[in-house]
Amino acid sequence: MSVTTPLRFFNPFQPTLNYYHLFFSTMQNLLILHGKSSFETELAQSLKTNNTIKLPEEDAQVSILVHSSEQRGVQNDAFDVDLYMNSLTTHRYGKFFIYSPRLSSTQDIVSKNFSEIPVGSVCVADLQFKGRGRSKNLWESPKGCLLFSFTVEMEDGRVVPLLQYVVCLAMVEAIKDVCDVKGFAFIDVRIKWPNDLYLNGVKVGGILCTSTYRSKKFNVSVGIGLNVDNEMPTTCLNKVLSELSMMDCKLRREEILAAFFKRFENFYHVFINQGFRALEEMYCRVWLHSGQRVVIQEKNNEDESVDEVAVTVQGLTSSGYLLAIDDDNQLYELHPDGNSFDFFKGLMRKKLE
Ligand SMILES: O=C(O)CCCC[C@@H]1SC[C@@H]2NC(=O)N[C@@H]21
Repeated sequence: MSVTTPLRFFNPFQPTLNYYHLFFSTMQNLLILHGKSSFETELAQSLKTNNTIKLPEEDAQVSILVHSSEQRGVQNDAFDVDLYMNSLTTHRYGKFFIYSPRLSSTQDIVSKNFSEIPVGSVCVADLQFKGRGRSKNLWESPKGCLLFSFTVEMEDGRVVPLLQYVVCLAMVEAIKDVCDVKGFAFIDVRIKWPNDLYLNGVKVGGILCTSTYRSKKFNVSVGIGLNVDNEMPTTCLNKVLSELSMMDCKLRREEILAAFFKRFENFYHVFINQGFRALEEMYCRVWLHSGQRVVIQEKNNEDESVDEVAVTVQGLTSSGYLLAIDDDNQLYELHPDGNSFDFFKGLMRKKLE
């Protein structure tokens, strides 16, 4: 259960205290509001003044403050908000920014405050202690990962399930963009349907979309966890990059996030105006499944035996499921059975006309 807790405000500029000592020693328990433009900065100030931001119970100790240019100096591995803001070039997404060094879950922060913050607002944390994964799993959220959630408002419920594909695509393209701009080697991040990001056969990122329906709109909170710089226990973007390069090159979370919003804003516009079909070819170019053979297990109702049927993945259907064809050219829509952790392990097929 989550409850709304009253906020405590913290003034890091109290004259009797050493600013840096106070600021950094309490840094862990802060939630800092930032704006790209004066509109968002004024909003941040008013949210703080009016005690509007709601915190999950687990974050009751967190104090809220509004970013000011005097707060200089980024601690060790903390997210560099100035670098992010200077890299951000969007019109809407990512401009209202909430940052915390340590939080329960960015997803809970944006979901709880959906109506108070502008569409496209983002919350980033360096660490989460109650990160949420799909299917109620806990999402490990250690140092070095890009952990963020942002808000999207949608009108047409039929296309809400497709949003996760737009998000995956935007992240894959954003990583490529940053590599291109910096002259880094190409790292081949791919989409594992429906919403995982894989690099060299290992999951490096996951996407979670949660939504509520209010005032004829779908309030969608999109959460992404991407392992940029933590080699444990498997791999991360920077490990693979370093294996491919002679020089010392590292992707920064701040630059990936700014590039992500640039891509997302553009793809989302296409998606809403032309439909997912307009992005599908691009999506299928970076997913892992074109031509993949999938074996479907079907129970025979008469004798309870299990038949295995092989089909080949072709793309996506209009409702966003896998489109597959069998050896007799019959088309099918493949649905996950909802029980298996790996979507490809528990697929069911539905004949298409
Ligand atoms: O299960 C998955 O693969 C999706 C995981 C999504 C994790 C991210 S991390 C940032 C955001 N905050 C959360 O609590 N979850 C999402």
